[in-house]
This record gives sequence, C-alpha cells and structure tokens, in this order.
Amino acid sequence: MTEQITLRAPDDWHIHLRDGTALERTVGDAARQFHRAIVMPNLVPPVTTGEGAAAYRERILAHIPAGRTFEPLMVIYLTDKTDAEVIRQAHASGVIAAKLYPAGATTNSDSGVTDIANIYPALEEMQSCGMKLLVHGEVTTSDIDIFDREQVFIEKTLARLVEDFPTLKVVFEHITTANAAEFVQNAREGVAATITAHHLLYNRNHMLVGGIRPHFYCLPILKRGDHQSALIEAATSGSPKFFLGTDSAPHAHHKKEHECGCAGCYTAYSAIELYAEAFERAGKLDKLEGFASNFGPDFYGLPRNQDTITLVKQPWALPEALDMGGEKLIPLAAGETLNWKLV
Ligand SMILES: NC(=O)N[C@@H](CC(=O)O)C(=O)O
Ligand SMILES: [Zn+2]
Ligand SMILES: [Zn+2]
Repeated sequence: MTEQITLRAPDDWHIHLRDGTALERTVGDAARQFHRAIVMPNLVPPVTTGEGAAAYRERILAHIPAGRTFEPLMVIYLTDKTDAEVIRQAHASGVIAAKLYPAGATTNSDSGVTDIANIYPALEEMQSCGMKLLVHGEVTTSDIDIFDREQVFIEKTLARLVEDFPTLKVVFEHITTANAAEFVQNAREGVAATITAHHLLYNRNHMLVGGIRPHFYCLPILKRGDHQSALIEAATSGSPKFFLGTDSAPHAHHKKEHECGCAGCYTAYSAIELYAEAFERAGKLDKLEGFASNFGPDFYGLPRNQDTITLVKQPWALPEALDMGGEKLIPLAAGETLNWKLV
C-alpha cells in the first residue's frame, strides 16, 4: 500500500503573489496548496493603505481557479509616513497586519522605514487595535556583513521593539539563524516566527559550492549548515511559536540568471511537498500538521481550517520551468525529485 499522510488543510503565512499578469500563476499555485495566505505588500508602488489593500485583494480574488477556496489576508507596507490614522483606516477595512521592511533590506523595500522611531505612533495604534506587525528582520548598514544582518537586527532593533510594545503581536518573518530561533523561543508571548521550506532544506553550500546557483539566492540569505539545523529543530519541535510561511517570491528567469540577480525563491508550486520532504528527513512528519495548519491560525486568532489534504509517498519530478504571464519562471528545486505528492 502507498504510504500517505492526511493533514488539516494548511495556510501560508507569508507569500508574494505580485500583480497583473503574474497573478494567474501565483494565485493558482497558492490556492492549490493553501486555504489562506498572508499576502505581502511589496508591490511597485507598495500597498500602503487599506484602500490599496482592498483593491489588490479584488485583483487576487479574480484569479482564484474555479472550485478552490482561497482567502487572501491583506497586509499594508509601513513607510516613514505611516501614521495612526492610516492604521485605523486599514484596520477598519479588514487589513490584518502591517509589514516592516527596513529601507533597502530586500526586494522593493526602497520605500521602507529608515528609522523605527518614525513608526512608533503607528505601532502604538497597531498594538491597541490588535493589528499584527510582520518584520523583515535585517539591518541594512554597509558595515554589517550580509550573513550577520539578521542577528544584528535582533540586538539593535527587535529585542527593544518587542519590549516597547508589550502586547503587540509580532511575527519575525522567514528566520534564517539559530540566533533568531532562540530569540523567538525565549521571547514573550505574542512573538512568533515563520520559516520557509528553502531555509529548512538548504544552506549556503547549496548556493555556492561547485558554482553559483542564483535560484537559491533569497533574503535573508541562506546561512551555514548549523543554522539550518537549528531551524529544522525549531520547525519540528512542536512549539507553536514557529509556523509555515513560504516566502515564495517569483522573479522571472532572466532577472534571476543575471549579473545582478534578484532575491527570491519560487516555492509556491510545490510548497507543502517541500516542507514534507524537510520534515521527513528530520524524522518528524508527525509535527508537520501543527506547523503547517494549526499554529498559524492560532497565533492570528483565526479558526483552523476544517477540511484536510492528503500527501502520498510517490516520487515525482518538479518541472524545469513554469510560465508566469508569458515569462519563464524557474521553481526552486526545478527538475529535482520530491518524495511526497499532494493529491
Ligand atoms: N525573500 C526574498 O528574497 N525576496 C522577497 C522579499 C522578501 O521577503 O524579503 C521578494 O519580494 O522577492
Ligand atoms: Zn523579507
Ligand atoms: Zn517575503
């Protein structure tokens, strides 16, 4: 008999769907795997208001394949100008979180926050209305090595922020270091982290040994193997502070394989299968459901999904390339064989 596992239907608590002609690909892939997704607002220009988020939500809804249930959960992008009134309006229009991108930290973060002090009134309002704060946790100053940027962000910004707003719910997004896992594990209640499939499956050797592989390049950048091990440990620990966020981030093929390639890995095509791979390798498949389907909604104060998905152990090869609105898109692990397949 084929081995199989059945899980409560999962959600993705961090995804990039982009806009326009990309939506057919990105929304279709996300909706095949997940019931809900936290949709990142780093469009060009970014989604900075409740009104902008509502309009973006409509564009996403228009691309949900027939017969699928998919609920996009909307987020606004914090800038130096985001004030309490912007937060109040966004909250009233159904936006559930706001995203902090330190200016210059990652893809489309140019309009991000230059000094955390600039958004203290916004954070105050978020704390009182219950809006979540999602954080791309890296410092951006040129004196800090790219491999240390997450760790330094904890010391310089995050540790203080979570204490200055003691009841603000904070998600440290796409953590990549043992330092971040430890910080979150020991942090006060209301602080959690998302972990990507690629940071569980890979480390910087995969990106840099034997040739430079641009499809592994994302931010925060892949770290050493010992950090990867710490992330696997956290994700499979059963701690409700760690949950699934793919950070699936599409960039057309020609922008990845380029002399100045873009940061981001496209994992939405096979996300839950990639996570299953990582959990199986750790001997912790029994911990996948908590991480993928329970701890996220619990943290956000939303109901858990009621239906289920089934994965069968049946090796299959990922396609070499996908189409995204007429452009070639290379999925992470293109051409590689995965052991688990979503039915
Ligand atoms: N993770 C990435 O490398 N890229 C993301 C932005 C982000 O989440 O930092 C993107 O939008 O392309
Ligand atoms: Zn990010
Ligand atoms: Zn992201």
